[in-house]
Amino acid sequence: MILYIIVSFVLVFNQLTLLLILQVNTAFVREQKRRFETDVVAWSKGVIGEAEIPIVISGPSGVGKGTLISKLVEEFPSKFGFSVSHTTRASRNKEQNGVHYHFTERNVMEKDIQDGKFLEFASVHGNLYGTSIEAVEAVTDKGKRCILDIDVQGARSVRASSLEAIFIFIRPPSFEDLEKRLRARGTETEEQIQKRLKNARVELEQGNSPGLFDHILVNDDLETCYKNLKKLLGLNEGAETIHKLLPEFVEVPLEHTASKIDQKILINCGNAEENSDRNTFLLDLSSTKGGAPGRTRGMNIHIIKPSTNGTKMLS
Ligand SMILES: Nc1nc2c(ncn2[C@@H]2O[C@H](COP(=O)(O)OP(=O)(O)O)[C@@H](O)[C@H]2O)c(=O)[nH]1
Ligand SMILES: Nc1ncnc2c1ncn2[C@@H]1O[C@H](COP(=O)(O)OP(=O)(O)O)[C@@H](O)[C@H]1O
Repeated sequence: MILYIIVSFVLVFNQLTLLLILQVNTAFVREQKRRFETDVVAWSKGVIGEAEIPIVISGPSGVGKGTLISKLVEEFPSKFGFSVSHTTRASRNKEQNGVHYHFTERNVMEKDIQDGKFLEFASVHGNLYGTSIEAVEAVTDKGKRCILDIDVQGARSVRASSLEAIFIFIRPPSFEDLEKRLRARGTETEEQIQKRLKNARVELEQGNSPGLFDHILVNDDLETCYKNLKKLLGLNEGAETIHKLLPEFVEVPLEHTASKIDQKILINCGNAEENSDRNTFLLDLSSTKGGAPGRTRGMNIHIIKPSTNGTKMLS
């Protein structure tokens, strides 16, 4: 049986192993199935894109995540973009639909989660929040570095997924300061403040979970914290830069043929006569990892290089 894998910006390799980010059974994949009238198994639309890897920012409610992210996006509008989450919570006074959040009904969001549209989601303070694949793509498609403001559960899910990211946890100088900021913001009822403070204790503890966050910043003085954040992201001259850069990209043309043998899919791109050393790829389906069907997933892909005697060698 012939299977087609449509690969637009095909991804990432670490030495000779490529990591393919796939959408499986998403609306887009289903549309391609109809269009090609064939068995399209997956679509890679560059969740990572050509931008630098996303930045995940977590921390308790009121710590200043939103404030720091806004400063970053305002100062560097062409460099950073905000991943607009979906939420079932009511919008606050100054919040705009599609800018701060996509405000949505629970049943609609649950259906979208089932349909595989979300990279991660979590129930936070009694509401559903989630990052759609599209929200990240909307930023990376513009060549910008994506910033996700998500809770610790969401950070954990992204860590467990195949999406590479930098994880930063923001801490308040003290619990009292956190409470003061939350109250001064004036956006929650007393009941909601109490819920957020209770959850903040848990989040502050989880922020120390080994291996979860790459960096912890204390937001005491806002300007100092912002300066440290920029330093961390390599935005100051001579500053420490993050070494976790995107691996090199490989492009696979849209025109190609594919065949499947057991758990392996062979993609032939271009003319074999050309003896190009990157015209055949082998996708190892048995290596698929990450989330439920429909979620962004990772898979190993190998390049098959022609050797000098004309045979092909797996690398
Ligand atoms: N997992 C997850 N958490 C999110 C997402 N969007 C926002 N959050 C988190 O949900 C929590 C509540 O956010 P929000 O209602 O805006 O209140 P705030 O933190 O008090 O400003 C925060 O910890 C956010 O980081 C998302 O897409 N996924
Ligand atoms: N370093 C800081 N010192 C004092 N107030 C701050 C600081 N950082 C943020 N704030 C204020 O605290 C409140 C909560 O900040 P916000 O960015 O909404 O937090 P989060 O997005 O983490 O819930 C806002 O009113 C903001 O202006």
